[in-house]
Amino acid sequence: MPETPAQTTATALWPAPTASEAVDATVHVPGSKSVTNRALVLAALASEPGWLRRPLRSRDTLLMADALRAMGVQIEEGVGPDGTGEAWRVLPTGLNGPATVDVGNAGTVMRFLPPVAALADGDIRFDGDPRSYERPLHGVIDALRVLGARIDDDDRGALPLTVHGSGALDGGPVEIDASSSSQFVSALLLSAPRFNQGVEVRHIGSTLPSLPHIRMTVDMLRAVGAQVDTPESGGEPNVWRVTPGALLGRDLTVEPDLSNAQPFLAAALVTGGRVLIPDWPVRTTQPGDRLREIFTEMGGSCELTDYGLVLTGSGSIHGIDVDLGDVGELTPGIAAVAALADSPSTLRGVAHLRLHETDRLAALTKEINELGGDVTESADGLHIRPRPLHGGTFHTYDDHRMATAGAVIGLAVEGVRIENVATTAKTLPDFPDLWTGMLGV
Ligand SMILES: O=C(O)C1=C[C@@H](OP(=O)(O)O)[C@@H](O)[C@H](O)C1
Ligand SMILES: C=C(OP(=O)(O)O)C(=O)O
Repeated sequence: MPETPAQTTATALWPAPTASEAVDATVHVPGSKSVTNRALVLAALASEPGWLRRPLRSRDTLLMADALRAMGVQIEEGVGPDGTGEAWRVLPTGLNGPATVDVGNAGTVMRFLPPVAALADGDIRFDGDPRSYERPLHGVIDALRVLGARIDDDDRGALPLTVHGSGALDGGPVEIDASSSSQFVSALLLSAPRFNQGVEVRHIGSTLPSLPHIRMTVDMLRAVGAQVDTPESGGEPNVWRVTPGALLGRDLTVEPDLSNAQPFLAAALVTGGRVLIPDWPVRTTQPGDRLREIFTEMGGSCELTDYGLVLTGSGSIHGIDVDLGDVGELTPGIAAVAALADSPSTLRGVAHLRLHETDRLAALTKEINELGGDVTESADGLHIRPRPLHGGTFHTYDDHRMATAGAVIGLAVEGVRIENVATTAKTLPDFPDLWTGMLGV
């Protein structure tokens, strides 16, 4: 019997469907990972209960919820007070150890929670997937030590580690090099209202990736009543200050994950079709909003209507020369579209992707080239010269965005099989069903 996507196991090969005609679909994309995990942390640190509506339910967000629960926070999963859709109630009842936190391979969990643990009373042990041991964490660990925390990390500056929480943290000024991950800055800012002196974070590295994600942190802190000074609000370049103070419990509706909307929008571009993503926010800090501009330059046209974002493909896909430093998590999906374009592309500014779920620059190069492509790595990006591709196995290296990138290529290339499509569970467990639903297969 042929395997259906729902039956696919972690190691099975998922035959990526080719599109026999132009896609015409509406795709409801679940909530943002980055917003859900920030909202959970802020609600756990608040002085009153809060609600999260339409939270993302995926591996990364369930790991975050479980970790906060392990430290004593109550998170009740259910439907909202008006009965519409999923809503989680967060009761910030205490932060206590001893506890063990499984970070999986979630950057948000491994970076946002050690500062929270420093505020807990007791030992909090952090462990995770093998890859989490290799992902940079030194910026958070070193900064927390400067701010008064006691941490045992075998001197590797990485996981596994134990934070010996003492119920409070001094806080104050700290210098960090966040060139390997913006999440170092976000992590320190998110917990800072609860530090005795708040925090002043000064980034001293040469580059700083993913600035929109830092803006998301600042916006969400302000929305729960925190006072934050930023470079954009007249402060010094590369310096963020958070004043100590109580945080409000909020009733927050999570926006759809615009980075997870990417493969579906790419489908409209690749097939010359039309895809509507309902509830696309008019104003957002999510990096995925840049797709409107990037996919327009690559040949699509975008319209933000009362119903959401509509992307219409023209039947042609153009190459692009673009710095993706602000929006690095979009790189695998853009590389997939670029491999199918009518001219070469250069993707720049994303050296830090080598330290993501996998070395994404190496993985994209190898997997697209194995299908007959012509991709070369530069120090900070990719050169992609489109060539006719053929079928084959597309390996994912436990990286959700490799799986969705492979599916985009599979739309136009017969016989692409995705190894471990189940890895999309990190941020989009419904991916195979949403994908076949969009294609009507
Ligand atoms: O703060 C966040 O929610 C994120 C920040 C970015 O991390 P890096 O700055 O490490 O790239 C991004 O790539 C990641 O997917 C989510
Ligand atoms: C880099 C990513 O995730 P993480 O939050 O684990 O860093 C991503 O989702 O593309």
